[in-house]
Amino acid sequence: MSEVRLNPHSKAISGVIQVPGDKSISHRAVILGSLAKGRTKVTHFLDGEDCMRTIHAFRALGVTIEKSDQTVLIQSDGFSSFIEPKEPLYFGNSGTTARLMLGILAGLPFFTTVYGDASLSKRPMNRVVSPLKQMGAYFDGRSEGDYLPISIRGGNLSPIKYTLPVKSAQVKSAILFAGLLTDGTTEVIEPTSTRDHTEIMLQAFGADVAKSDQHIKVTNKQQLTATDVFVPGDISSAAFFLVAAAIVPNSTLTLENVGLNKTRTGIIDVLKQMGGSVSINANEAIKTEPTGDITVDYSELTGITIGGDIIPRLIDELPIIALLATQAKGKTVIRDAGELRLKETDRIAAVVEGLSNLGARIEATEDGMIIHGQTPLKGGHVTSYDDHRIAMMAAISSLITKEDVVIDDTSSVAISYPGFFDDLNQVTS
Ligand SMILES: O=C(O)C1=C[C@@H](OP(=O)(O)O)[C@@H](O)[C@H](O)C1
Ligand SMILES: C=C(OP(=O)(O)O)C(=O)O
Repeated sequence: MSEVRLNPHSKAISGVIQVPGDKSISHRAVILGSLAKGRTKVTHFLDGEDCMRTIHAFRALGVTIEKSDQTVLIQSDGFSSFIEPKEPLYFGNSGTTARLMLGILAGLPFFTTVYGDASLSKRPMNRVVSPLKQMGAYFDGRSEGDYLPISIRGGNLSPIKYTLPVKSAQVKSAILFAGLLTDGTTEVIEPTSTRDHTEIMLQAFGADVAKSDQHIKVTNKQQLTATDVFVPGDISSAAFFLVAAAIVPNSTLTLENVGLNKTRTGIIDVLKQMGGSVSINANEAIKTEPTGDITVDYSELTGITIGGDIIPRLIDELPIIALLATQAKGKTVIRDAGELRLKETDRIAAVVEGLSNLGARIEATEDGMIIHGQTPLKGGHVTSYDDHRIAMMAAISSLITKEDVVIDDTSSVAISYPGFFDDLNQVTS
């Protein structure tokens, strides 16, 4: 672990960058490419640590997966040919791998043990374990299966009709994947929309999936059809640079080929509502997941209230939105975001501590934060708590501070954005 010291930049940023592939879509491409029979080629795959965990899990289940930079080739005989893993599966820091793989392992007639790093071992799993138990899988783990390590004895699942008690795409996806491995139709009802990449990709792979209002039904299908997947740029990674351009005077920045699925674009709505200058050039060529180029210019911003149904559409962007809010005039209130306390670290506590150290006027609430702007930031120390989104938020803050920003450790950026510092250098040079 080594400290990183970033000098203040205090000049406009500009240029054109392409952010890495979407993390959520990359995970799902490996999952569906492995469940399907045949050869799936994934391009612009996120070459980050979390997605590698999902690749390793399927290799352990007997799937042949080759990876070269951002291209992944999956050769599978379909899920009926999976083998029982010989060793426990390690999911590292990845909540998405853990929750989605629990759904799949619940449907396979094997005994598996799964575990993760210190952060993942503190994140609740009962949100997926409980419905999967109702479907007939056996689980054991710390706190009756709420925390990793968890052991699963799967197979012989029954379909379920389940209303999500938490606004979570990971829970929805785990149940839909388990539903694929049952005889019958599984229905998930989500009172608030969450990212729908699973539904979109299930359809692309030929699954029998139907969605009306907030009801999603998946019917078992013996064979999915392998299909190639192009992964758009990750809007959650783009968010760091969108905010950078919005808060550094005289900046203008274009991010190319970013995923614009409306279940993910809450950050764009927030920038616009605050008075930001954002323009979008949609790319018509790619049909399954909408993509486009986003240009952001510096502008005067005003604080707003962020809460309710928009929260799942920007949940991972809230740390960088908090930095944005320090540069908006007036008060920004973030509420209904208690889920932030259950991420890689307690992101409400980590953001409030980090930005306070830099001189922001910010306070924590039970389910969010209140930020009083507009506050010049002085600089100081930020502890990332090994959370990639906190480390990148702190790095972006150094573009507007008067003095150095010192981050305890930035190695976590490799989880979702391995080239983050290269792109930061590019837009600042
Ligand atoms: O399904 C996914 O790929 C994800 C869903 C979200 O988590 P929740 O489902 O816990 O809200 C998000 O925070 C995470 O980064 C990725
Ligand atoms: C919460 C995140 O990911 P995961 O849940 O997959 O660890 C994230 O990437 O911000």
